[in-house]
Amino acid sequence: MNTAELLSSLKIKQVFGTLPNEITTIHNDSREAEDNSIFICTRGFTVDSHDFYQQAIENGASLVIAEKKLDIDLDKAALVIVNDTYKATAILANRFYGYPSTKLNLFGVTGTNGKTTVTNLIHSMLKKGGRASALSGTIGVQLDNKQLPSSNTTCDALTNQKILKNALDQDIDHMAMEVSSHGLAQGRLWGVDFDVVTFTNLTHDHLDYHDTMEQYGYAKGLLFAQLGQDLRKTKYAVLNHDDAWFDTYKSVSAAEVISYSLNADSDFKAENVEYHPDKTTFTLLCPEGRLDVTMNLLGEFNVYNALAAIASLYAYGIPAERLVKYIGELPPVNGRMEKVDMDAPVSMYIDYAHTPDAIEKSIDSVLPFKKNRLIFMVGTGGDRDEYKRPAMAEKASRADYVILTINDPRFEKSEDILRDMEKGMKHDNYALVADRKEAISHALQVSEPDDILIFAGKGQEDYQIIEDTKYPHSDRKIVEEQCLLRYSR
Ligand SMILES: CC(=O)N[C@H]1[C@@H](OP(=O)(O)OP(=O)(O)OC[C@H]2O[C@@H](n3ccc(=O)[nH]c3=O)[C@H](O)[C@@H]2O)O[C@H](CO)[C@@H](O)[C@@H]1O[C@H](C)C(=O)N[C@@H](C)C(=O)N[C@H](CCC(=O)O)C(=O)O
Ligand SMILES: Nc1ncnc2c1ncn2[C@@H]1O[C@H](COP(=O)(O)OP(=O)(O)OP(=O)(O)O)[C@@H](O)[C@H]1O
Repeated sequence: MNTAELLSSLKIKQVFGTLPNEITTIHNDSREAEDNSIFICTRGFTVDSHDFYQQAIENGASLVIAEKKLDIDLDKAALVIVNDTYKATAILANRFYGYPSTKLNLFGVTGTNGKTTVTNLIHSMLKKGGRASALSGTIGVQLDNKQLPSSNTTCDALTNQKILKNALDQDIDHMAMEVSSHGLAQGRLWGVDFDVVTFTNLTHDHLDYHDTMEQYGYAKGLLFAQLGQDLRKTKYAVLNHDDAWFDTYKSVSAAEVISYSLNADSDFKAENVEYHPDKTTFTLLCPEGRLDVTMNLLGEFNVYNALAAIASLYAYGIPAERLVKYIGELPPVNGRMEKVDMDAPVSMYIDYAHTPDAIEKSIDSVLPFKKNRLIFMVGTGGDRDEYKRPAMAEKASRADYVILTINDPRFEKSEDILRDMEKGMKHDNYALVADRKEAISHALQVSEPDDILIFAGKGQEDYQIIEDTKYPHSDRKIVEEQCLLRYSR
């Protein structure tokens, strides 16, 4: 692309050296810079990549964008100085890739819990209706049938534009994107033009990063404010009426609001909900009238997620009657209250609950059909929000027997994580088992016929992070193995 044309979108403070005529790629990682590329320096939480411009130039970068004067050999690369390189990244990436988000039907989903589930439901229902759709979030980026890993739930500003352009290049004109509070707070979504944005809920998580619930809530609110002021485009904010942040988010968005609820009068409401071990049924009250829903997703929290997904797609223009049919045909989302079907006298579920609220909801979802005990195993990670640990155990205490374990210890001592969680326990029927495989084995060993077992915290994740290395790990595989050992005779 012509460099002068690309840079015309930037408020440049100073230029040193001669700008290259053309650039072929943009990078924010010096290790990935290529011939004729732009390298954008940023001050990160861990490193300041203004220290890495030399490596980028050695890798071929012909233009460096920075916030300060650097000692660059101007025969090798030019230097452009701007006020804020994160903003410059978003502005340049948008222009470089041709503002792809304006050409796609883009759904964004935010909230403490339910983002993966709701984006998956939106994506899968779009596909059921014959539309091409991409998906990005905790599980990675799914473009057509290709699955690309991603290190964040919400990618950085540059990667987002690249993914969106990639989708368009593959004739994919819909995308469902998980939007994290970190992503919003760090401007990873700047310039991403969403059509429908959806809020699931806001409960305790990530206070190591956001400090207070207010700050956390305001970070999430950016998604609704960022729908913009251009009312020529029809955009929608789909909001959970039962959440305390409903009124705030409603007030920050200039776009039309569509509400959903289990309790309040709303555009989409679920009534007569019935919970079963392998399905959920309810009556959907919506602008099209009353519709019967039967779905393979379990628990009240998934009724909320289903309402959120149906309301989002209705806002986009798909009739509710069709959406009800689609949702009935979908399997549960990987690792989200996913039943493990084995020839055993117990019922077993894998769940990704790793916040206090999610634990409460996970437990709630099996109580309606509980016959004997509920055994609940849950872990949390090291070097992350330690404030939520006792609150997680407190919620887990609602189970008859609790096993506290670890998800990803990282560099933290397992005993410290377990001790923090243990402080919240409300009864004595529990065990501390740091090794996750042993914890699963213990749960099965102490189980009796008609018990329900929930293995929470890891969901579908296929690894365990110890120090900074990812080791293969699958709750599901271990549950299946240990279940055979316990019950096959
Ligand atoms: C605290 C935090 O959010 N950190 C994010 C931040 O990292 P950072 O600022 O530390 O980056 P850095 O390592 O200092 O690097 C700064 C720049 O130098 C560059 N660099 C680095 C090394 C080098 O040799 N050369 C070089 O050019 C890097 O490419 C980067 O552009 O920017 C990175 C790029 O966008 C993110 O990957 C990273 O997320 C880390 C991995 C992370 O764990 N974040 C969590 C807290 C997070 O964002 N979680 C949410 C999900 C929350 C939920 O579950 O709801 C998410 O969206 O993932
Ligand atoms: N709407 C909801 N309300 C409360 N809890 C929920 C809701 N949806 C899911 N959960 C719980 O949270 C867990 C994670 O669900 P999901 O992956 O969909 O959320 P998420 O927001 O994407 O989380 P993360 O960003 O951490 O991956 C589920 O396994 C379930 O226990």
